[in-house]
Amino acid sequence: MTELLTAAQMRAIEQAAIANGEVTGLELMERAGRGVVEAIFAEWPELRAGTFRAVVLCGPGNNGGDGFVVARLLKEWGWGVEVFLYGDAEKLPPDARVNYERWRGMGEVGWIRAADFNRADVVVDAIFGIGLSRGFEIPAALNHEYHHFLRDGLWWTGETRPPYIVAIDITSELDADSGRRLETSQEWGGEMGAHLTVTFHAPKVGHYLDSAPAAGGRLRVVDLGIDVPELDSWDERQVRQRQIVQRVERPEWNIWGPSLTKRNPEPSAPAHKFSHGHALVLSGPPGHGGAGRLAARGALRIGAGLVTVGCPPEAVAENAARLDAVMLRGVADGEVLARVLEDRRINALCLGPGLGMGEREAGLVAAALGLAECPPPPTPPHKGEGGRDDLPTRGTDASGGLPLPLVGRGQGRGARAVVLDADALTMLSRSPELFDALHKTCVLTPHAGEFARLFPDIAAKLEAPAVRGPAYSKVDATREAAARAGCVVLFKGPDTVIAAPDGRCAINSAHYDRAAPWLATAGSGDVLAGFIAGLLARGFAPFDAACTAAWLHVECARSFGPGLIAEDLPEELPKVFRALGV
Ligand SMILES: NC(=O)C1=CN([C@@H]2O[C@H](COP(=O)(O)OP(=O)(O)OC[C@H]3O[C@@H](n4cnc5c(N)ncnc54)[C@H](O)[C@@H]3O)[C@@H](O)[C@H]2O)[C@@H](O)CC1
Ligand SMILES: Nc1ncnc2c1ncn2[C@@H]1O[C@H](COP(=O)(O)OP(=O)(O)O)[C@@H](O)[C@H]1O
Ligand SMILES: [K+]
Repeated sequence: MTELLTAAQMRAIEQAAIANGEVTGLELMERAGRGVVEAIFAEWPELRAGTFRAVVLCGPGNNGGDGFVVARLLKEWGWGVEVFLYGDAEKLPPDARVNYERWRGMGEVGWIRAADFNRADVVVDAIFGIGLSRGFEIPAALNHEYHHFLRDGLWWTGETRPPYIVAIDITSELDADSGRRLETSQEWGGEMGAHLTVTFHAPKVGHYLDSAPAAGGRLRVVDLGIDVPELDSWDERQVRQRQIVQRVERPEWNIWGPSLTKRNPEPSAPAHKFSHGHALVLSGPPGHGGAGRLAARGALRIGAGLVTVGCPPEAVAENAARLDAVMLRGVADGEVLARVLEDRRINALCLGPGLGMGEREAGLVAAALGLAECPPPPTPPHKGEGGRDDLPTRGTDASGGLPLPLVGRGQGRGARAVVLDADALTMLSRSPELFDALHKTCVLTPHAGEFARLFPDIAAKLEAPAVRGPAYSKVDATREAAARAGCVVLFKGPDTVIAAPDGRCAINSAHYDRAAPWLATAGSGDVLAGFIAGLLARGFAPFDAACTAAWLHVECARSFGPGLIAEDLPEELPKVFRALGV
């Protein structure tokens, strides 16, 4: 996984490199500017040959300093370059000042309000980078023009094609930690943005959150040649793991941990379906079973050895008509579920999709969280009486398989791995008793609405206007929620954030080259809940299950393409697995 940095972490890395004599600030600025020019040519190779015109907008700090370097290098390449400054040249920090002076030896610096983009081929936004600490008033003309360029030149009245906009480090209006626009009292509601963002050393957390991905166009990272010392102590690595935000990427196979490849966990014993876990998806009343069936299909396709849907007895007929490889049993209420869970081979549960929110369902959540006592075994039915509502009605789970250890070992008998989604989340938000029963092998998968119901005070912080940087971010909110819930929280969206109570955090991005807006389709969240449950059944730890499932979910959407409906997601998994070499 790639580490994403906050502005403070980036500064610390830069300052350490300067302090140990590895490089000077001026040299870093030169590398940054050169990297931007190379990125422009890599992005638009047609700009390499010929003479073009650039307008460079520089700000009052080192981001502006990078802009002066870019201006100089493009001019040396033979381009026509105009530079405009936002701020006071006398107050530029030392390295930026040196580059300002170097540029002044080659050309003028205008006042930013005089910037004219007509006939510009490239506009460079070097106004603010990771140093933006409050909103700034974008000069109205600039604001207006930007708006036009970013809408593919609609209403563009210039003489040539509208310019490409390149943001240095980040679009200047955005906070690098949260990806949010820092607000001003400015009334005109236009927004800055870019076709290409060029950042340094590593992507920043904010590049993947909120407004930043849509504003920033494509993202390129320039290596500044800074060595970050390896941490050799285990303790240091643990601390770092809890501070850093990772970007979820292609899963790496760990030969010791559980893997997507179905292999024998016990080399001495032959593998069988129970070696790969048994997921139970609790579903809702007749007419509402689709969501549970989608989750179950997802859990099975992702590799759980067995998957059972547990529905109210009156919904068995409907589900039986729709399920084949997925098994089915009636689960009338929490007591019955507690009895079903006496089977220790059922090692992962999924509750929420299409579940309903009545008394039965609250009882199911309580039982799943280990709150319901297991009642004495029921008396066997009299001969000729209808079947018991906790008996399997389809398929078989007679295996002779060995009971699997629970994922949450050492936490008591109730501590199974549990995914709580949709209606189960709403029930948690209404019942402090259920919320308090959450434990570290639970995974909550709220979308924004569910998150706000569960954590209203945290959501309010996230919704409050972002005025100062670093602004409260979706990462902050998800970490806070996970710490409060005592379990993994996966906060959905195109920027899905996954956090564990110990501070570990990752972003599964469906942006940039992984954009898959067609994934926002009814039922896709149900499939995601099933994917997570399936991986938990396989023995993945909750944080890893959530990250891997979210990544595969987007991969399935990308592999299928537009036109996707939720049913397609599990069916796309085999193709995704083949491409991964699973
Ligand atoms: N730290 C690094 O890793 C490197 C940084 N470089 C560049 O340096 C940039 C960071 O430079 P700075 O720390 O100088 O920060 P910026 O250039 O982003 O901002 C300049 C200063 O403006 C002030 N400011 C913030 N918001 C303002 C507002 N709304 N109105 C007026 N003034 C405001 C702040 O004091 C801030 O420090 C990076 O984004 C990058 O472009 C590169 O030169 C090379 C390496
Ligand atoms: N713009 C988007 N691009 C990619 N994925 C998205 C986007 N918007 C939402 N998603 C994903 O789609 C899924 C929707 O889940 P959810 O909101 O629970 O819907 P449902 O309840 O219909 O299943 C989540 O996994 C979410 O991360
Ligand atoms: K910028």
